[in-house]
Amino acid sequence: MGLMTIASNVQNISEAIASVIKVDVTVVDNEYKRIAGTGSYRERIGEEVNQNSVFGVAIKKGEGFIIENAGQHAVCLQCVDAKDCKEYAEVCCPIKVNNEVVGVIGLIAFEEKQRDEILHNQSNLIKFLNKMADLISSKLLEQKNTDKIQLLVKELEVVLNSVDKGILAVDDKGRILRYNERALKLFQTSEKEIMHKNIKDFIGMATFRSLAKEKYKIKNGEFVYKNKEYHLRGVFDTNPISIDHESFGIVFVFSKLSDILNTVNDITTGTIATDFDEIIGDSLIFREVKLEAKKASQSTSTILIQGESGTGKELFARAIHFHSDRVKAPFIPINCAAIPEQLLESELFGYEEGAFTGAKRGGKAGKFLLATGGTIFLDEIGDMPLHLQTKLLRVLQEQMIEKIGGKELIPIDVRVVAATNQDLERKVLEGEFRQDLFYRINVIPLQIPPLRERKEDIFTLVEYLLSKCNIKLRKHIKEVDPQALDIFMHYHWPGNVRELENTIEYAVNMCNSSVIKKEDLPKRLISRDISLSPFKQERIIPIRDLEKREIQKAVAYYSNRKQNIAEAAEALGISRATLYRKIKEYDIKIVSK
Ligand SMILES: Nc1ncnc2c1ncn2[C@@H]1O[C@H](COP(=O)(O)OP(=O)(O)OP(=O)(O)O)[C@@H](O)[C@H]1O
Repeated sequence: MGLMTIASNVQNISEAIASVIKVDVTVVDNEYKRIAGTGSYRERIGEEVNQNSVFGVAIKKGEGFIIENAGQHAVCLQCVDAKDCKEYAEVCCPIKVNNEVVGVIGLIAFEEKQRDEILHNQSNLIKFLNKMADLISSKLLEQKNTDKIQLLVKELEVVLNSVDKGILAVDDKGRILRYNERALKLFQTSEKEIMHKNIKDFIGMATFRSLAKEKYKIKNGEFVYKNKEYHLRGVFDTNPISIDHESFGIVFVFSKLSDILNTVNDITTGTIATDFDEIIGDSLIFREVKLEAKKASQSTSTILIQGESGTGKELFARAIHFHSDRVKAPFIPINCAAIPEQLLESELFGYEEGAFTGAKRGGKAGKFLLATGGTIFLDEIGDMPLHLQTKLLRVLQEQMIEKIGGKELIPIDVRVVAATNQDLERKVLEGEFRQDLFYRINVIPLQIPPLRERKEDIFTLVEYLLSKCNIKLRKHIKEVDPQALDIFMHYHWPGNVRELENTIEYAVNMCNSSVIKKEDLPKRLISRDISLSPFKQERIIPIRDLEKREIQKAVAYYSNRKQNIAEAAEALGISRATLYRKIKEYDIKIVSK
């Protein structure tokens, strides 16, 4: 960057000097171009100066000169223009920035009187000229710094607008200082409008006040922004802008809740998307359940999956979600039995900041909110404490949740799939599970049959699980021999597919050849006692309970058909009149869709 960039400043300075000391002034830059001049030099601004002239030599050497008798000085003798030179005398001085010569400033006498003036005041003029050279170089530095700041501002703007989050910088009164494009989009506002707003308009007065307590540092603070019809729910982080412990304001970084949820979804469930094809089993009974589940995936009604432990209830829940039009939103599983009772409520519904001692700053979004637009899988629902059952029932009825310590009801859009390996109807009878909640979640019942009731599936399952295990353990076992398969067929599989999966893994570890044999199997499978008493651990179900359950199943299954009762009666093999009588007798609710 050269003197040319501040040419008009340099011209002003030159004219000021000329008017005071009554001699002409000219300035040449380090590319030998005249960039300023007074008197006869004014017309010559822009011309190229001879590199062998006094000014040329001053630039090259970085030294000043005093020419008392123009034409006789050693430098003049080298100059090709010397014979036409009209100058009587001159004083020139280099202009330096950080020791680099950026030009030269000179005073020129064109008459005797001016020459006397220069020679008379020689030392004062040189001092004065040096000061003027410093003034010009500081102007140039100033310009350089201004350009640097402008570049920095531009770079900052580009950086801010490349960030995928809304950013607002505010002063300590909350007035907006800076924003990025994403913030305008997020809050659906314009450049003009946002500069008249205050951060309190976005996060609320109370939150802004509490920031001072937190020393302007908050992580994942929650906010709800409402402007006419527009509602935005999200979280924000803050960072103070401070220099030497003095605060100049705060930077807010905003994210939309649904964007965060999508990221959570991509990370947590994206990799374990489950397809119905991954649920292995060709038996008639199993094919029917898969068909029911596929149909159920297209609806938004609540599903209750019942089946013994290890039958694949979670697998079904996942497949239902990933087969539904909610596939792009999260699948959020929560095991109601694995979470301590006191924590389950906050895990499900979240809490507001300060709701209880130890509550996280900024509060917490519960699983229901995290599942927005997607599916929540309430595993082991039979273990949910009664007081939470009441709250869950309200949530399902009103489609709203209220956080612990919260004042507002938040609308939710979540599909509920529940599962249990307990006999929920029995729990209802025993008063351990709310009947109304049971009906509410049992809109579409799915009963996953235990493995011992579909033994023909063992062949395909063994093949599938063996190849899965070979990949996991880097083995190449080809098959299970007939004798070992026979043992599988006679075992009662209390742990269902999970137990079969573990058995295969055990055998693959033990096997020394390419075929799994009887000796490779766990001892418990070979023990005759257990294998000969397949139903030893099964509970006997009263006929009335069985009948009620099958009627409920049939009524729910055909609930979205026009001829629902007629079709349910036909499937059950009883007349419509008998079905009506039984529905009344067992107090079964008919929900038509
Ligand atoms: N039909 C199936 N095809 C392939 N794998 C299956 C099948 N059923 C279950 N599995 C596998 O068995 C294991 C247990 O399945 P899952 O966790 O879905 O069972 P669950 O019924 O939810 O069990 P629990 O009641 O104990 O929670 C998983 O590794 C699952 O992949």
